[in-house]
Formats: sequence, C-alpha cells, structure tokens
Amino acid sequence: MKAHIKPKPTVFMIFGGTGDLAERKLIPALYNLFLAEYMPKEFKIVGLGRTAYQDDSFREVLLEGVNKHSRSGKAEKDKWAEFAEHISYLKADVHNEKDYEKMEKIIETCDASWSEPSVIIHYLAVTPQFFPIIAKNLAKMKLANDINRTRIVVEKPFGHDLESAKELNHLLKNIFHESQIYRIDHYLGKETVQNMLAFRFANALFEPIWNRNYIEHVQISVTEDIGVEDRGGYYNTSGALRDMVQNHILQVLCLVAMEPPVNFDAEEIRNRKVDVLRAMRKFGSEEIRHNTVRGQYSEGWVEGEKVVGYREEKDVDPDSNTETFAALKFFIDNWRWQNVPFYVRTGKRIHQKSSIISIQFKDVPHLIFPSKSTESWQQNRLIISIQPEMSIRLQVQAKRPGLDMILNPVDMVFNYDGTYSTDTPEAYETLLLDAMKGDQTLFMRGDQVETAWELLMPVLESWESKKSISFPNYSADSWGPETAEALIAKDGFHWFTLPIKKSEKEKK
Ligand SMILES: NC(=O)C1=CN([C@@H]2O[C@H](COP(=O)(O)OP(=O)(O)OC[C@H]3O[C@@H](n4cnc5c(N)ncnc54)[C@H](OP(=O)(O)O)[C@@H]3O)[C@@H](O)[C@H]2O)C=CC1
Ligand SMILES: O=C1O[C@H](COP(=O)(O)O)[C@@H](O)[C@H](O)[C@H]1O
Repeated sequence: MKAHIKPKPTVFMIFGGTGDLAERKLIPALYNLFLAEYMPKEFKIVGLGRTAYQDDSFREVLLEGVNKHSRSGKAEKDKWAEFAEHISYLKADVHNEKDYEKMEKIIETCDASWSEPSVIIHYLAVTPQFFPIIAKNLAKMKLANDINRTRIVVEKPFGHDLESAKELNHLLKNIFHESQIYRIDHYLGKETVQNMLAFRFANALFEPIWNRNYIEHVQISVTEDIGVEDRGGYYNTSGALRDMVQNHILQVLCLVAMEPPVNFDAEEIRNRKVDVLRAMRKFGSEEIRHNTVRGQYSEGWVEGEKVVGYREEKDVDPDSNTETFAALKFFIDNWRWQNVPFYVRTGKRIHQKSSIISIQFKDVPHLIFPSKSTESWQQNRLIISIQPEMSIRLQVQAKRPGLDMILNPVDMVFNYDGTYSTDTPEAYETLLLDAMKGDQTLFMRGDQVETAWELLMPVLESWESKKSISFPNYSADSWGPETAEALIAKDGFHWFTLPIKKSEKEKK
C-alpha cells in the first residue's frame, strides 16, 4: 500500500502450495507482481504439500493455474520460464519436524548467495486445523524467532467463534510478535475498498457531512450469484455470518465509520478501526429478534438453468440449518453515528453479484419546488460500488431539460474503467506485496478479530439455539428472504441495487 517501501529479498514458504488457493490466487498474484516488476530481484517461492511432485511437475501445475486464473491471461513462455526458476517444491507434512529442517536449509542457501538476509514469509494456505501445529513447529525449529525477518500470513477463517479466535491469537502471540502476524482479509486488498481511505481523508468535501447530522442511513450489501460450489463441507460449519459478516463486511463498515486517523501508519489506522467495533451496540435478545434476519436458498433457475437448493449441495447435510443469507441492522454508539442505522446484508444465490456501500443523506430541510415537479424525488445518495462495477456515484437532484421545472435524480459518476487505462491489481497482489514490504495496514490485528467475534457471538448463539426456523426461505436467483426487505422497509428505506449493465448480463 505504501509506495515508498521496496521489498527486500524474500522467501515465500507456502504451506498448502498444492491447494486451490495457491493455484487460483497466490501464484497468479505473485506472477503478476513479477510481470509488473514489483518482486524483489532475489526471491524464492517454495510450495509445500504431501503430494509427490518434482520442481518441474509442480511448476507445470502452477502454470496451468496461471493460464486459467491470472488477470493477465495466458503466461508468456519466456516470462513464465524466468519466473518459474524462482519456484521449487518441498514434499512435506506439516507434522514432520524433519521437513522443517529442510526448509531451514533452503533459507540458508538463499542467504548464502543473496545480497542481504531474506525476509521469510510463512503463508498458511491450509485448512485452519493445521495453523497451530505449523506455528508450533516453526517455533520449535527456530524458524519463527527473528522478529525482523520472519512473518506469518494466516488465511481465513480466523477462528470459528470468539473462544477459538482467542485461542489462536494466544498461540500465535506466544510465538510471534504482533508485528509478524498478517491476518488476511482479502476485501481489504480490493482497490475500491482501499479507495475509501483516499475518498474520505484526501478530500475536504465529504468529512464535514460524514456524520449523524447529514447521513440518514448506511447500507453495505455484498451479494453473490453463485451457490456454495465445491465448498459445501466448509460452508456448512460456517454460514453467511461467519463467512462474510464477521470479517469482510465489518472491516468495510469500519472504513466507512472510522474517525480520521492522524497519519497513515498501520497502527493508527487499525486503532481507529477497532474503535468503531468497540462502539458498536451489543445485541440483546430484542435486537436479535428485530434487527437480524437469516435465510437459506432453495432450488431455482439461474440464466435458464436449474440449480439445486443449499441442502442438496455437495457435502451439505440435507437437514442443514446453516444460513446462506444474513441481514443485520447495526448501530454505532458514538457522537458521530448516534442513531444512524447501518444495514448490512450478504447472501449466496442472489439475483445479482454486487458489493455496494450506499450512504443516504438526510432530506432537504425545506422544499421550495411544487410536489408535481418532484415525483421521482430521491434524497442525495453516495454509492461506492466495490464490484463488479468499480465506481463512486453521487446522486443529486437536477432540473430535467425542458420548459417545465421538473426535477429528477442524476448521477455524478467516477468510474474506474472510464478514468484509468491501467488494469486493477487483484486483492492478493496488493496484500502479498504489503506482506513482503512489512506493511500491516490492510491486515487485521488480533484485537479487531476478537472484537468482531464478540459483537456477533450473541447472534450466532441465538441462531444456533433456535433450530426450528423454516428453511429454505428464499429461492435461488431472488433477492433473499422477504423478511430482509421488511428489516429495512419498516424504517422507511429499501435495499439499494445498481442496475445490471447489459455487458455484465451478457458475460453471465
Ligand atoms: N480456495 C479459496 O478460494 C480460498 C481459501 N481460503 C483459505 O485458504 C486455506 C486453504 O484453502 P484451499 O487452498 O481451498 O484448500 P485445499 O484443500 O485446496 O488445499 C489444502 C492444502 O493443504 C495441504 N495439506 C493438507 N494436509 C497437509 C499435511 N498434513 N501436510 C502438509 N500439507 C497438507 C494440501 O496439500 P497435499 O494434499 O499435497 O498434502 C493442500 O495443498 C483455507 O484456510 C481456506 O479457508 C480463503 C479464501 C479463499
Ligand atoms: O471469503 C470469501 O469471499 C468470497 C467472496 O469474495 P469475492 O472477492 O468474490 O467477493 C465468498 O464467495 C466466500 O464464500 C468467502 O469465503
């Protein structure tokens, strides 16, 4: 994130180097950083796993992954060959101490021939059950103790609940200093999410009105058109609240609601974010009843094709009560946000893939125009579209051209596509580069994770204790359960959606 820091020579140890995340996200991201000349001159990527690969066969598999998943398209032969020289494979079991000795040897070899001692990044791209054993073995084999050189990147989910998140934090903090721990939330690496900081704190225009005096309500809506795909086993133990709200949505909410930081240091920004989480109103049983909604999708039709309901998905329990949709109304009890509702929703198999922040301003105090000229009246609204469209729109009222004084809402639009000709980096590119540079701004700190869990635990516990809910309660390709509409409609609002552009419809 910080342009002035250059990464030092780096060794990436990717635990789970043969897995889906490495193939689809991590290696394509590192390759794109290499193409854009952001990788240091001296670097090594070591993939670890139990599968029997040689360096060459491993590189072949990764090349296929890059060809399929990289935003830069198929790899150029020469460039890939140059990049692939930096990759090797280590057949290793996370439980086997001898395999950590081999890692140590690899690092020693790099250090012996490189211009300066390397930064070592242990990337845990394995299922969470292995996080503790890897951390313990790294410590035992003295691969964790150099605070200036060694970093650990921990994938999501970070805990299953408050207790397990605390346990994991406790274990990691006994081995690593907080400055070595990088808890990934890939939403924070998204270009449009990072832009929230620039938008709010590099423009004089918005900050004076960014408060309860001018803002009526805020919406954060992250909807997906896909189902659980091949992740039914994981998802069934998780659900929408754990999978999306506890991390991505609350992190985005913090960026919308935080106080202005005094500088751009990671600690300062993370302090301001955790202040928001601490100020969020706790859920009691009344709030859970009135301010939360859950849903689960049934079968339906998507683009002319029949899709199964959640309970029929692969690896999902046919009686599952796991929610695939969640909507909540939050309040932040501080001076800036008192009584401003923050509505959030997320769900799978929703009609449209779209991540939007919508900030609705209060109405004008006195309307001078006759009601027949203001039939399509819309209070000012700021819409930050994270994806698929990347844009910021300010909706204002304007006079429609003509001889009558008829007003209608129009959009002042900043659209990434029309403004910049450069490609946007993938979230993992930004985050991996930051991990190399040692910049933790876009990573979650231990206390943030715990405070977010603390906030949601009463909801999770209540939902898990009340099994009698009648699921499924929304059909695939709808906008979620009707109760989610009611949650916001009873306050006089409705969920905001951007119209799907024709080109996006065609892509589908
Ligand atoms: N896939 C995705 O899109 C996303 C994944 N994540 C997170 O990333 C992590 C990894 O996910 P994903 O890649 O999908 O998982 P996969 O199941 O595809 O990969 C798991 C990896 O763990 C390795 N592994 C399993 N057991 C051992 C062992 N005993 N010793 C050494 N290696 C072992 C496997 O290698 P082998 O079989 O060769 O031993 C494989 O490389 C999870 O925490 C997940 O939640 C987060 C966001 C998105
Ligand atoms: O972390 C996760 O995020 C994805 C959505 O990410 P996006 O970048 O495509 O918006 C979600 O599908 C997945 O269930 C969740 O684990």
